[in-house]
Amino acid sequence: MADAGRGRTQAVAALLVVLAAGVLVLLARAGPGALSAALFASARPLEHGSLRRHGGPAPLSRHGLSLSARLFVLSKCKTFACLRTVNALPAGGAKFNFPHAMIIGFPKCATTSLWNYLVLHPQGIRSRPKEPHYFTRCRNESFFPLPEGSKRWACNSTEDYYVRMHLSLAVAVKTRLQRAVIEGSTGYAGGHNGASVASIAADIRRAMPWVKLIVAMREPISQMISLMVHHAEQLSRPPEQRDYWMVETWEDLCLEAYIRGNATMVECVRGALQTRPSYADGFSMWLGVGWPWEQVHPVQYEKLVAPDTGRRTLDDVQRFLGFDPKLGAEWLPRNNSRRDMVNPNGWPMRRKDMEELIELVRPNADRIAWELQRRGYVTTMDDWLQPWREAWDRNLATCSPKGDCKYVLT
Ligand SMILES: Nc1ncnc2c1ncn2[C@@H]1O[C@H](COP(=O)(O)OS(=O)(=O)O)[C@@H](OP(=O)(O)O)[C@H]1O
Repeated sequence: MADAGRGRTQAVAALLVVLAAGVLVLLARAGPGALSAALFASARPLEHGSLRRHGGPAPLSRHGLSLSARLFVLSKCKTFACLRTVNALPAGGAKFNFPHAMIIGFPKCATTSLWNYLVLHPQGIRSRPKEPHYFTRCRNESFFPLPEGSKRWACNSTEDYYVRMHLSLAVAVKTRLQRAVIEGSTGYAGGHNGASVASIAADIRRAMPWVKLIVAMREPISQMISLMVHHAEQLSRPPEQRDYWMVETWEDLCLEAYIRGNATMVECVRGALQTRPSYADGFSMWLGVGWPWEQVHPVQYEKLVAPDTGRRTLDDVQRFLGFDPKLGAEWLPRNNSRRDMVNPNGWPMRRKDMEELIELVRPNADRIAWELQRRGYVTTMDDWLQPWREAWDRNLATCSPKGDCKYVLT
């Protein structure tokens, strides 16, 4: 008898869940306002700006109905509007929002290794691919003039495809939001192919304002040499054999000359450092369009990859995401490495060129350190600047009396 009674109760509960979910879907289609007004007027929606710095969304209700309803509506989502509706529902035991986080940049700062580390974590889920670049390719096609003959970066994804496929929606639902989807389009933090940082930052904020943002930064000259080497590698291939993301910009004209032996790496790096937004520009732009600093986590590449500080840096990232650091792997992998293939002993350059590059990046390095200190990410500016200053001093110390030096990347 007791079993029969329990069975009846479960059947009624299941029926209620289906009915409630059906109503939710109908209301979700009518718009987020209708949904929250009709069903959850008394429940406090997740406040995107007030997500706790070291946790996921606070569970607002332990009631299984909330989670089932949330998952049901999420499983039907094809648009950002629908995701916003889902994220305004009571969490009901969901540990993570959908999607949960993005590594937005900067390129060449071990983002592939970090992304792999996080998506291989028992609480992580990979986007497919690591860098969907939806918000640069599909929403910010600017009319920035490109060199003659170069093709534009085609948008190959619909909103539906991005939400469901690139963001691995079905996997997230299957894990009952106990695991977190992380994507890693590293062109977002600093803009890409004419898509401005401000427009990317504003677009993502409009679409998914709850997302947590990870921003990795590396000593700027090393980062830019690493990036130019990668682009030069692409440009040395016939166009049809280049990776999908490689669309030529003005910057690449210098690299083409470099490949032909008509320009130096220093010239190309100098040009790119002068024209690309600095870390400080990018960072301020993201905060400037309204991203609350609690949702932004800066990571210094040099601290991430160093044996003595790496573990602590990884733990901080995991805590920021609401991951359990005890479940994370011991070490960061080393992916996407090229430094041992091209000039492993350092890039030859004249002392005056090295000094000029350092003086070019120093004010921006100071600015980002000041910004990070001001917002409480680091205790003092020196905490942030020390590894970069050490790299500059180390490289200047390689110069011979005749002024021939080597720049070894961090
Ligand atoms: N664990 C570890 N230790 C030391 N260095 C590491 C590690 N993981 C990645 N890297 C270096 O990071 C560079 C690649 O960065 P990204 O993956 O962000 O590049 S990309 O923008 O996604 O193409 C690339 O730098 P370069 O080799 O100088 O090009 C990698 O060597």
